[in-house]
Amino acid sequence: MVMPQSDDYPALCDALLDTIGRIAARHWCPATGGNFSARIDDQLRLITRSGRDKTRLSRADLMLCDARGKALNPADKPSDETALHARLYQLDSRIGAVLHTHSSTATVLSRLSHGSSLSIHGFEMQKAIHGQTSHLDALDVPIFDNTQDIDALAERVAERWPADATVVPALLVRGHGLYAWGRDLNEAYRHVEGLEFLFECVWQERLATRDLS
Ligand SMILES: CSC[C@@H](O)[C@@H](O)C(=O)COP(=O)(O)O
Ligand SMILES: [Zn+2]
Repeated sequence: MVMPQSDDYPALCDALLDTIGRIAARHWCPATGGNFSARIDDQLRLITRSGRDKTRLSRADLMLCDARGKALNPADKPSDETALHARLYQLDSRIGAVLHTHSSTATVLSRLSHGSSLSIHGFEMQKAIHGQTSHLDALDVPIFDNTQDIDALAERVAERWPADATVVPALLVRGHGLYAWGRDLNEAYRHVEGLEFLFECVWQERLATRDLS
């Protein structure tokens, strides 16, 4: 049997590279930080290789994993955080893309937020996030403590996953960055952009009011 290759999916490769390029242009994945994936079908995931400079990727920097996050070709090294991507796709079959960024604002805000979520309210931009219909509602982004044990992190995310359909399509890893997802790459990108905007607003507001807690 011929093993599938990422090159077998040129349109999806190019769409993922375009999305990463837009994110990199916003300086949300410096110094190789960040990882990015898309669901191909029930079995296959397209994901960034580990340690690559996300500002200058080509098709050769993408590879295939199975649904458990195992490289199809054992010689390939997927992102160190593949297990979390794999778990998210498993938790919700509607997720089509997962994007992970390392903006300075998300990093600092998550460190200063000592609770288990960051509550955002009062901003019109909340409606950029799937399921949000009003600035009057609270958008609670879950926060997880950082760890180098990504399997354990994925487990904690699964444990907190709500049984109903009210999942905010994002989470923060403290002192690390943002994971956001969507039904396709465009929606996932909109979630990243909307949330990064909201984080910036919350941070600016805290600075202006000198409320850094
Ligand atoms: C350069 S620090 C960032 C990494 O430790 C990690 O968090 C990250 O986002 C990128 O890892 P990668 O293995 O390239 O997908
Ligand atoms: Zn990371």
